[in-house]
Amino acid sequence: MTYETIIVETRSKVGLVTLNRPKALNALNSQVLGEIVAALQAFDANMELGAIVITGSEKAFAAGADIKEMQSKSYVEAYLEDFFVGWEGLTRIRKPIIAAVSGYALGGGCELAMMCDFIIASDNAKFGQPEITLGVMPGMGGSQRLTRFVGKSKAMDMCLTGRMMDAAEAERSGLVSRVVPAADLVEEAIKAAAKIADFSIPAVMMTKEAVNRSYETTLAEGLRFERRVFHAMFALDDQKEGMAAFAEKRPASFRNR
Ligand SMILES: CC(C)(O)CC(=O)SCCNC(=O)CCNC(=O)[C@H](O)C(C)(C)COP(=O)(O)OP(=O)(O)OC[C@H]1O[C@@H](n2cnc3c(N)ncnc32)[C@H](O)[C@@H]1OP(=O)(O)O
Repeated sequence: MTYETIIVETRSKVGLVTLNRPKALNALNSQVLGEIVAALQAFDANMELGAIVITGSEKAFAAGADIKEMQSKSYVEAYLEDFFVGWEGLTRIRKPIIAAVSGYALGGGCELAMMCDFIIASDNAKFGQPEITLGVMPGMGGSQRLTRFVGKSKAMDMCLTGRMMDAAEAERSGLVSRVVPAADLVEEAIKAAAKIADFSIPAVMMTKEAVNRSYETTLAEGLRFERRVFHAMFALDDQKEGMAAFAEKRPASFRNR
């Protein structure tokens, strides 16, 4: 597949997607959506790769959905094409995805970052859901995911006033896992992804599935799911290898089996 709006690379065991619409601050149109999902599906199917990083430019991770593409849509068009449903493809990726966010992550940009498994931000990152300033509301998950990340009060504040949150506030609020200097962002994210990719891929995928389950079910159901998956891991060669390596005081060598 040829990509026009993103750059797709692999670094050792890590798949890297860089949004590449600099003139539009990486605004997310339907072509970007199609290309991102296709690239992620290809990474997911490639057993040489264990984790994925999505990033943008220093100025903008993504300044939102493409306002110029959507401004003239009618209700019936938006409804019939189930506008934005394609992003659900990203949430079906089974390998971990890290969002490496520098600059603006606004509207759909913030929502894209939140669809990833965790966010590493540069110290110049700015997060926001400014849709209210355009006469609409978040439509790619912001009203739901932001609330789960930062709680009702802050999510209401962000969605109703449209104000931006800087990297320090985003880290304090639990939206991002760590903040690093802008110049180191992509390398730090790749380092984190490479660390994950060195573990057992099935164990990593099952762990991602279990953590995500906590957002979708009751505590009792989630705990039952965790225990069942934990038991299932004893069928992995990698569980035998990981525990034997610990007992024998040597590094583990996982075979993803
Ligand atoms: C998914 C949903 C449903 O949740 C909805 C959304 O995501 S709606 C979009 C939400 N995002 C925004 O409202 C942010 C819009 N952008 C801005 O406010 C500003 O561009 C900025 C504050 C991020 C940066 O400002 P500045 O440095 O002054 O750059 P600009 O000159 O404004 O922008 C440069 C260039 O990029 C185009 N641009 C920026 N954002 C978008 C966008 N979301 N969609 C389409 N195009 C965008 C902007 O129009 C400029 O292009 P030109 O006019 O120079 O061709």
